[in-house]
Parts: sequence; C-alpha cells; structure tokens
Amino acid sequence: MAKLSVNVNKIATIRNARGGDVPNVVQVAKDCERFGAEGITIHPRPDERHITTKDVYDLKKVVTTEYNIEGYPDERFMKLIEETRPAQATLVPDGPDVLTSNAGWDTIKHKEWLTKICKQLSEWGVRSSIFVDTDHKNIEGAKAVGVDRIELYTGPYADDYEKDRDAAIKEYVYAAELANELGLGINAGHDLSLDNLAFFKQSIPNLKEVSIGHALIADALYLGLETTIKKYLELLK
Ligand SMILES: CC(=O)[C@@H](O)[C@H](O)COP(=O)(O)O
Ligand SMILES: NCC(=O)COP(=O)(O)O
Repeated sequence: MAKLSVNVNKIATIRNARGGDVPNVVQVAKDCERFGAEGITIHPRPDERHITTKDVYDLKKVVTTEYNIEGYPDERFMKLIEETRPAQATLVPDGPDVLTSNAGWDTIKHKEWLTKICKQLSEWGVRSSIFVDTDHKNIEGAKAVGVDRIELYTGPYADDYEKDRDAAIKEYVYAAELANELGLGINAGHDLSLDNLAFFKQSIPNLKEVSIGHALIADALYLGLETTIKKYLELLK
C-alpha cells in the first residue's frame, strides 16, 4: 500500500500570514498522524515563506510516522538533515525564487555532486529520494548516483488528467517500469488530489509514498482535516 505523507507547508503559509502561531503547525502535524497520515512532509524553502527553520526542529520532536524533508541540497538544507535525521530527505532542484517545484533533476549533469549528497545521507542513516520527471535518462542517472528512491514529479500528470487521463499517465507507467527494473523505490508528488490520485495509484502498482499538500489542505477547508485524510487514504488502498 502506498503511504500518505501529508505536506504541511500550507498550514505554515496561513500561520505566517499573521506572524503568530495560528494555526499551530506542530499540532496540525500531530493531528494529521492521529487521523491516519503515515508521514509528514515539509519543504523548508530558503526564504522561509512557509516552513521555518524552527519548524523543522519542532516537528522532529513530535513526528512519529515518516518525517520527509524536501529541498535543494545546499549547505543550509544539509545542516537541517544532519541535525534532525528525518526518515527521508527528498532532493528537489528548485532555485530559491520559484513559486513552487516545477521540474525534476538533471541527474546526469549533477551526477558527481548528487552522488556525494546521497552518500552523505546514507552515512547519516537517512533514506534518499530524488525528484525527477519521467525522462528515462534522468531515472537511469538517479540509479547511478546511488539514491534509494525517486519521487516522480506529478505536476504534468495533474495538468493533463482532465483532458485525457490515459495520455497523462502513459510516461509515468514507463518511468515506473524502468525504476522497478533498476531497483529504485517510487514516490510521487505535486498537485495530486482527490480527483487524480486513484488513477495514478492504480496505474503505478509499486508506488511507495505520495506526498500531498496543496489540494489536501484546500479540501480540508470544506471537509475538515480528518475526513479529508481518510478520503485520501481510501484512494490509496
Ligand atoms: C517537491 C514538491 O513538489 C513539493 O515540495 C511542493 O513543491 C511543495 O512546495 P510548495 O508548498 O512550496 O509549493
Ligand atoms: N512532494 C510533493 C509535496 O510534498 C506536495 O506537493 P503539493 O501537493 O503541495 O503540490
């Protein structure tokens, strides 16, 4: 069964809008776990627009499921990983100014550096994952740098799902087949939702984890957090 890791970035976005501590990110993460989430994901961006450095440490103290920290592996990010030792670090190639993640790694161009980063993560006992598009060269490149898992960037799938879901999933199926052959674990994320998740899950049988934030928190405004999480879990069975 694919695990649901709830991304709580958006809770921090709302909190930061007033500069106080409402809603409380730590409490929400604990409640997500209480409602059935099997992981908590954060993406602490350098400008701290949502998750702050303090949140990274505060969450470490309370998360009892899989703590997944995503980000660009610069010095700041690696220090956070070294000091908090999450279950998983997901490497994302985002520049500091992007609105949100919008592409996977070029694992060939950055082979040497990514190899060093993955080795370091392994020495710290942290599972590594690399955010990639469905392009086969970059998945083979991911294998070559010694990463444990890939996270398939599902933005393009989500964009095309309504128009033609069979066409939207096609390259993901091929990419997953290749990752399976190479012995890479498969995670997925970005713009997954109650509408498009079930078909993605059905089509990618060995899916290990999905991290979902934006749509899930938006759904929670109408359905409440507990019902929302249960609905996502149902789709992952
Ligand atoms: C890698 C990925 O897809 C997520 O981390 C997503 O980008 C969330 O980041 P934001 O919440 O800052 O958009
Ligand atoms: N890795 C993807 C993630 O954590 C959440 O992405 P989104 O659901 O906020 O688009």
